[in-house]
Amino acid sequence: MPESFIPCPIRIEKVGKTFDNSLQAESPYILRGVDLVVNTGEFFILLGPSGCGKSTLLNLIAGFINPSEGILRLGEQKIEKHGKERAMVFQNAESSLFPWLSVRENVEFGLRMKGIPHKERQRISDQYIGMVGLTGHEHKFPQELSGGMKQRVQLARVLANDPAILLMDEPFGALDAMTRRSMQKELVRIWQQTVKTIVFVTHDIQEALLLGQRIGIMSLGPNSRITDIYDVPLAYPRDVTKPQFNELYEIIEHHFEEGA
Ligand SMILES: Nc1ncnc2c1ncn2[C@@H]1O[C@H](COP(=O)(O)OP(=O)(O)OP(=O)(O)O)[C@@H](O)[C@H]1O
Repeated sequence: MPESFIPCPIRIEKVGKTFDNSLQAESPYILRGVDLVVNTGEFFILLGPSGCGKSTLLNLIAGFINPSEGILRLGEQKIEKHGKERAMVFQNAESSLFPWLSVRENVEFGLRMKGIPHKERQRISDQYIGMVGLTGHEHKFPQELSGGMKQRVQLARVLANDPAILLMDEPFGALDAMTRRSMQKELVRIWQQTVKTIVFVTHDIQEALLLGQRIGIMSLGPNSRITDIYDVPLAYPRDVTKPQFNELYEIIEHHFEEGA
């Protein structure tokens, strides 16, 4: 973790975002009036229908884009640009890996950029390659890996840089059901081991309930905002066959059916 960064909550205050400055549309705002505090070390889910602005909100937290109104902060510090303490994990691992570098070289890329010596780089990459279950595949290149393995490399590379905050944009959306389930389990294990703050975007209620401590529900746009927050008071690892899991599933499903 960057030495200068002290873990702190993410605060989103009355945030609005428009990409349309012509003001011709009825409401050009994708997001409007978004209020949220994500606590330090929390696993928070943003759940909402396709196109409601989940990725836009994640990009605002990342500092890749700026809000049109309102403020985002890390602790007291205004978020105005991207910082190393926040790392994004994208759905498409393919585009985030360097095809000419091996698994180990991909994982070590950020460490090399920081000037970390060879031996230390190898120790860190061994640790994270092991954590995501890719030991033995260090010398392979991305084109020799399955989709799930590529996603694991992306995760190991992000984790090797030790960011305090992981921003995950439907990272398992393109995986088959079995790989997805094993990655979800691994992510919970990694989060429990490394105590990071995670903001995870999904439109899958089951995934939200398997992973999150709290689930923020976003309304359909325009003017999308977080309308409700559900606590998920279930122990990890979560079991989809448990009645409490299904009760919560039904409550959230009902929420969307009602168009709330
Ligand atoms: N850079 C941009 N310029 C213009 N419009 C944009 C831009 N980025 C996003 N949008 C629009 O903002 C809206 C919300 O997009 P966003 O990708 O944030 O939604 P989402 O909830 O993540 O969708 P999905 O679940 O389908 O990935 C969409 O209408 C999209 O077209």
